[in-house]
Amino acid sequence: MLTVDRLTIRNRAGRALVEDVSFSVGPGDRAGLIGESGSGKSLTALAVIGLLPPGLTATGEVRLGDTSMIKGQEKLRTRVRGKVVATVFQEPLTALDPLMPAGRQIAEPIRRFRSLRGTALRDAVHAALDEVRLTDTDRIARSYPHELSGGQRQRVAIAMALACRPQLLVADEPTTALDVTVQAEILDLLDRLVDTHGTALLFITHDLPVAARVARHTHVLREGRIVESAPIADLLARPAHPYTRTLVDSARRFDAALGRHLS
Ligand SMILES: Nc1ncnc2c1ncn2[C@@H]1O[C@H](COP(=O)(O)OP(=O)(O)OP(=O)(O)O)[C@@H](O)[C@H]1O
Repeated sequence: MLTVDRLTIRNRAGRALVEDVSFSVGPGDRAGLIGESGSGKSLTALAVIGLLPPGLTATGEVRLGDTSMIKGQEKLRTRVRGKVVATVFQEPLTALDPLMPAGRQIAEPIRRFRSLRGTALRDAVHAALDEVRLTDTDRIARSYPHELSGGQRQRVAIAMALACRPQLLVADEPTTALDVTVQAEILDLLDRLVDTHGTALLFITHDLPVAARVARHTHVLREGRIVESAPIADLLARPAHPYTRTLVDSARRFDAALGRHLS
């Protein structure tokens, strides 16, 4: 469904920020993209949805179904966004309009892509809020983003992303800005929702234990290049690249520190 083939992204000076990156995600797959800050994760995500920042150029190919997200017409790419691929980012406030109540924001893509109106639209908005385990859906639907907690905002952003039943969800550090208990709830929620709807997932994070919760086949990105690709269980058990080993070792040290206090 998603094919990224030799993707290279350069800045104005011609420096490669992402270099020769190839991977694919099939229907219902859950791919992980893991790497430290500045390794090119977000630029790869933006290239996948065909929204690279100005001044950056991409070569290679990104295809979502039949549509080229790099070379295709903008009109075709717009049609794909929301309907075929949807996104959840680290900071839900970037996805949400501060001046619009949450309910209206969820209604917008549903109206556009599912052509619902009136009571059917209202019911679909409430069903979307229910699905992300937000209770008191009337109040939440009427609330502006600043009236919601960080966790509630991310649930609204997930509801918006999934309301049109996209085939692929790109989640770029969706839990990084949340505290750990909320983080675990949101990961469980994503896990359940993509399972229920058979949505494919491209899950991007700097955090190996977080990737281990939801991703399957995982690619390790370092300085813009993929240095290792393997099922997450293999990466954890037998990291082949020295950088992956560093990631695994530091996650284990963290675990061991917890273990010392718990034993
Ligand atoms: N709009 C831009 N113009 C020029 N360079 C950019 C732009 N956006 C990102 N970069 C550079 O590209 C590289 C990769 O950035 P990217 O945001 O993809 O990293 P990341 O792995 O997502 O990191 P983080 O987790 O901190 O967001 C970095 O060196 C960054 O400085």
